[in-house]
Amino acid sequence: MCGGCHEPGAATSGRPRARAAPVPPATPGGSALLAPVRRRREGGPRRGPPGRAPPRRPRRLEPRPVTTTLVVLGAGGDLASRLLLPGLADLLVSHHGEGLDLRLVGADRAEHDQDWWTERVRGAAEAADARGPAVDRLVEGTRYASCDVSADDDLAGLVAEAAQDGDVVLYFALPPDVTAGALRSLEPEQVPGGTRLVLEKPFGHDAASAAELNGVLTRLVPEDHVHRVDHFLGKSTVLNILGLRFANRLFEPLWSATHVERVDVVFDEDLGLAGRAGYYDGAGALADMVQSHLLQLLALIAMDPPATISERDLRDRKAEVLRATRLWDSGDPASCTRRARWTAGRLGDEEVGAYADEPGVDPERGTETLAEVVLAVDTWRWAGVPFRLRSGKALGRRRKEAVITFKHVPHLPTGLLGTPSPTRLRIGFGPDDITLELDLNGQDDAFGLERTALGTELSPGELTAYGQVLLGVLHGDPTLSVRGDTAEQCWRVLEPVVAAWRDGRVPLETYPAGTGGPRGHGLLEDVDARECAEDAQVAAERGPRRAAGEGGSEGSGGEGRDGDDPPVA
Ligand SMILES: NC(=O)C1=CN([C@@H]2O[C@H](COP(=O)(O)OP(=O)(O)OC[C@H]3O[C@@H](n4cnc5c(N)ncnc54)[C@H](OP(=O)(O)O)[C@@H]3O)[C@@H](O)[C@H]2O)C=CC1
Ligand SMILES: O=C1O[C@H](COP(=O)(O)O)[C@@H](O)[C@H](O)[C@H]1O
Repeated sequence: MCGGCHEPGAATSGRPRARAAPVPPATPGGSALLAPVRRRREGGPRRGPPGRAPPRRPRRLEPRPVTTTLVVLGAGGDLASRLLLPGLADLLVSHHGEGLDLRLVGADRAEHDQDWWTERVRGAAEAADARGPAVDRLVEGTRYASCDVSADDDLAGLVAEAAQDGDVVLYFALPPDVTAGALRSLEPEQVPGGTRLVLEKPFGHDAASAAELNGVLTRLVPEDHVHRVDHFLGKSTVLNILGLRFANRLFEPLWSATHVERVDVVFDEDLGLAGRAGYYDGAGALADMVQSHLLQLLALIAMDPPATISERDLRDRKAEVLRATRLWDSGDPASCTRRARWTAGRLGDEEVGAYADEPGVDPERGTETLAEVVLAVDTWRWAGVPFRLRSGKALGRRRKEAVITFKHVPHLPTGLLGTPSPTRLRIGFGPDDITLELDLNGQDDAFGLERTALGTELSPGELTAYGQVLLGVLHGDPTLSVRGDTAEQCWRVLEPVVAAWRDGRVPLETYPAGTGGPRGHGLLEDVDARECAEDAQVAAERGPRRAAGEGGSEGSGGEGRDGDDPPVA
């Protein structure tokens, strides 16, 4: 579906086309069977099909029968206050928090006093709207420790103290180089058995440094006690990929190169830097989003069915597919990658300066704010299918989705009128929705093809992404963490890109903030851009009055691209 077409209601079949997102209301007079479905979970278990076993309780990890002390290192930082502590409060008030025997220690190098910390924890719980006895206990019992993890034995002393109460979870919410240094300084005998180490992204800065860091970690604790966090793996819609693919007979038989033409994973943000220049300017869109989150999404979309959703089976399947992933076609980054950064423009109602002029940015560094790569997955299942991953900031349209585009039918029966469009399955990551776009027989002309979207909007999961991450960590389950070998593979896939971009072999393009991205054709024509072009052509052929008169506001796309924007990518 086209979110930015300028001719409302234009359709390839010459009649109005239902929009995929937001999901259109059921068409009056339309087939009840095919009327778009809208499902919103209001909490509580889902109902199963009639005549089947009663719904199973949600997957529940049993609390570990020991006191756990969660030590947040970098407790004064942005991640801790904005995401981690609210996620923790959220977890504690959910049914997953029942039975958790938890102590919380906040540690940072600053000499904060206890009240400062207590208020910070309380404020985070309020921000998450989490209230109740479990949160009260957390706030009352938490304590602050001043600790410079780079100073001799500060960290070891803190660990020893925390270990007196039971098991220890060390959450490194620190700048990555500080984390790596602190881990190197620890000796195995300073890390009590049962300790879990939680690390944030980026994990290393290339395959070799990730491997070295893996060596440091496994010298201290077993691999299954290491949690490399990718919070996308805690997002409920991302996890829904598993249910969608493996709990339904419908898609899996079609989930291969035989039927799939391409896969697009797009995470376009309409936000700018949000005060994170210090981190972002050293990372850029490729490391910030593609190397981590988007490759994890690719793995979930492309992996073979695991026998169980357990840390071994699920992570084996993901690792396998990432090992088979490489740059598309000849593997030349000049032909299968693209980078760009935003220039001055408008984001919503606000004038936005160029990225290069943001405080804390070094323009000479040439950091990209938009990255796009096309990858191949060299397996029997996926041979010849391009996987396009793209993410950018300060774009005019928020678009966060994976799109599976199926091949055209081998033969369209003569007599069915109109230009068929490929079937598409869209998995939205905010808004969270799933939409299947189909060509059906039209209502006005029984033999004319008409585009229809069957969709369901999903309510947010019970836990925030960080609540889900912490659930795994505190219950000692690394299923949703990135395994060490996979962390190395994710760098390996993109190393030729990093080198080519560093050497200037791929030009740094520009795009005005608030537009659809750099001008000109991208690596693969954008699936939406193609529809825009088709729609524009049909609309032009039919003349503006007729096009505008049909279909009401369908296709006008509230969130669509600006009239002046180039097609995305
Ligand atoms: N913020 C976010 O939205 C996200 C962050 N992450 C990751 O989380 C990690 C933390 O990021 P973020 O919270 O943004 O970073 P911040 O810079 O906001 O916080 C880091 C904290 O660590 C403290 N610190 C630095 N050095 C030491 C030391 N030697 N001993 C003890 N404390 C120290 C800092 O203190 P001081 O202020 O004095 O330097 C600061 O309070 C990074 O790996 C980042 O990539 C991942 C996803 C999202
Ligand atoms: O990790 C990151 O993710 C966010 C996007 O994730 P969301 O959960 O906020 O949708 C991204 O904005 C940020 O740059 C990146 O570091």
